[in-house]
Amino acid sequence: MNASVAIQVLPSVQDEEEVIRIVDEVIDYIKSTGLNYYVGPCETSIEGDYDTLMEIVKNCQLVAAKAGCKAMNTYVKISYKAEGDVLTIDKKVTKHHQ
Ligand SMILES: Cc1ncc(C[n+]2csc(CCO)c2C)c(N)n1
Repeated sequence: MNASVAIQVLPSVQDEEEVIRIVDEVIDYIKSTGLNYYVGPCETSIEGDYDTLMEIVKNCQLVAAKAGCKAMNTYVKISYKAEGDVLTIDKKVTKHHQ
């Protein structure tokens, strides 16, 4: 696992329910990739191979657009390790769960 990303899609729409609907579509897409992911209140984290993750990041905008979102801003954070593995999502968050 040489990379993980955190992706926050912010649809440029007024209605909160519409934001939720579009983000749900993006999360459903992320789920469909079969990679391990973690949904948080502000962003979704995914872990996997770097090239695969970059493709997924690219597709998230296309999925939102297909769901009817004409404009959005997306913020992406990347953890990458050239040799060896990045810390897993599990190792980073599980011990903090209440
Ligand atoms: C990719 C991505 N994942 C999570 C959020 C945060 N978020 C915004 S609305 C909502 C509820 C969806 O049912 C969640 C979890 C985001 N903005 N973009």
